[in-house]
Amino acid sequence: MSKNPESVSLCPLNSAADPEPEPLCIFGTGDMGRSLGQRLLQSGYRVVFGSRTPHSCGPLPPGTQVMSHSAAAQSATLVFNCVHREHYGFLETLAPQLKGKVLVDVSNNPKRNLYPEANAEHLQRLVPGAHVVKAFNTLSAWTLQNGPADANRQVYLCGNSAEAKQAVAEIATKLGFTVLDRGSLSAAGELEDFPLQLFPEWRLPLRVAVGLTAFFYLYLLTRIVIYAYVQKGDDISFRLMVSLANKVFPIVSLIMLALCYLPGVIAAFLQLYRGTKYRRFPDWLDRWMLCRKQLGLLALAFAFLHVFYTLIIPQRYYVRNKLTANAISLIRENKTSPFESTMAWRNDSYLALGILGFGLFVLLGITSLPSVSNALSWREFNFVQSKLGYLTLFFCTFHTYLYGWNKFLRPSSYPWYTLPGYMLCLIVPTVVLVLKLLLLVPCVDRSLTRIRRGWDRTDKAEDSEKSLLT
Ligand SMILES: NC(=O)C1=CN([C@@H]2O[C@H](COP(=O)(O)OP(=O)(O)OC[C@H]3O[C@@H](n4cnc5c(N)ncnc54)[C@H](OP(=O)(O)O)[C@@H]3O)[C@@H](O)[C@H]2O)C=CC1
Ligand SMILES: [Cu+2]
Repeated sequence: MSKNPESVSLCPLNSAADPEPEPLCIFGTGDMGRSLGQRLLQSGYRVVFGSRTPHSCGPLPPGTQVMSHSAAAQSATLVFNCVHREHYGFLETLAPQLKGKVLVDVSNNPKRNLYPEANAEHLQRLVPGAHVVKAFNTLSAWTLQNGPADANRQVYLCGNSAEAKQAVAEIATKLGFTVLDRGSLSAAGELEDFPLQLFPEWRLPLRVAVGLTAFFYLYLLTRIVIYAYVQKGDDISFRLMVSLANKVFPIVSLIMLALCYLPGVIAAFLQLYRGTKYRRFPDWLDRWMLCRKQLGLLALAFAFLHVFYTLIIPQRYYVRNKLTANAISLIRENKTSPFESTMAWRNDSYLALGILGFGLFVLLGITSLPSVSNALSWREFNFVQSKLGYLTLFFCTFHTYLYGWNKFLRPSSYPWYTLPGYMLCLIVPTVVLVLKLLLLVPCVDRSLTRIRRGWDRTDKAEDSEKSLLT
């Protein structure tokens, strides 16, 4: 019984049209096979398992049948192959039963480049008469059992037969997944690599974060703790835990936030320099632009650490001890602590800017969540991520400038080779803000708008084409 996939009746049991619709077949009664079977059953499909040992394959979801591979293949027009690639050999002998049927390959490999060709292409070669579709391999057996969760809602599929893909897509949709068609079976290798990727778009931002953290921690350790020990013999190693950490976190956060906006301004200047937007950016800039969201989210994580570490300052033994000692010494010397209005302004201002910057930063983080950004129009998203983003950078940068303002004015208070960390961290954000200001100069802004709207193409034919379109 070999039918064309387009004639397949794959509707679930509860569809009134057919009281006894054709079952779906699953080869393999392992974790994936069982989970898929259970999910299909819950969605109203009839399920038949094909197994090497139909009489002793352990408990299966109630309501399913189990039989030999060949009998199971005969009873269905769509077969899920939930067997590891090493065992595909038995399918060759089933070629007559699988002819003209849809064969879904769900397999993955433990490593990349293990085989010269993708599993699904290998399967197609073994059973040339079947319509192989690669699908469901990016889901775990666990996800199938528990139903689609927010981030795990997508089923990628590819295959050479449009009808076969359509049949699989219908099933995936009924199971509650969104289907993403990745084209012909030659894309199978790419789909099989998906589950092996470990946060690919986070790799560069994470390296930047670790590199900056290590550099600034070592730098401040040398400048503050080791320097104090060598110069004055003071042991202030306790500062490693909170003081140093609470210098490194804001520094890394600010630099990473600036690095998130720097590629955008570089791209704008490149377009201005080239006078066109129709030329590709260099690869390094493309890669950098693509990981801006991750840079921003890591910067936000460091900002959170800075906030928590700052909130515990009053509870620190070192701080309480210093305050008490100071008060006692003033009493002993019969002195009062004069109120400095400038100091109060500085203190309040940098705290206020810090709070405003952090508040906007959290807003940026929230709007980068897919569920929130999907609810925004492109213009709204752009307004938050670009305009409010630069405002956040501005607040955070000036929070840092105000924090060290009296030291900026007295460079003699530190030797040149031990610049405070906050001075080093201000270089990148200041550059970004100055470049952004330059881009806002009216004539520069006008030129950039012309380039971005594609008006730089002076070709007459194109101009007339454009005037027809607008
Ligand atoms: N587990 C998971 O979360 C996921 C698994 N996958 C893919 O699904 C496939 C199955 O994985 P999983 O269920 O975890 O593996 P299991 O080892 O749990 O199950 C594999 C099944 O294959 C059958 N089998 C084993 N050896 C042979 C053989 N020599 N010839 C024929 N059939 C054999 C067995 O069924 P029987 O004894 O009934 O014949 C066995 O239960 C793999 O390709 C995997 O990459 C994909 C995504 C997620
Ligand atoms: Cu701060």
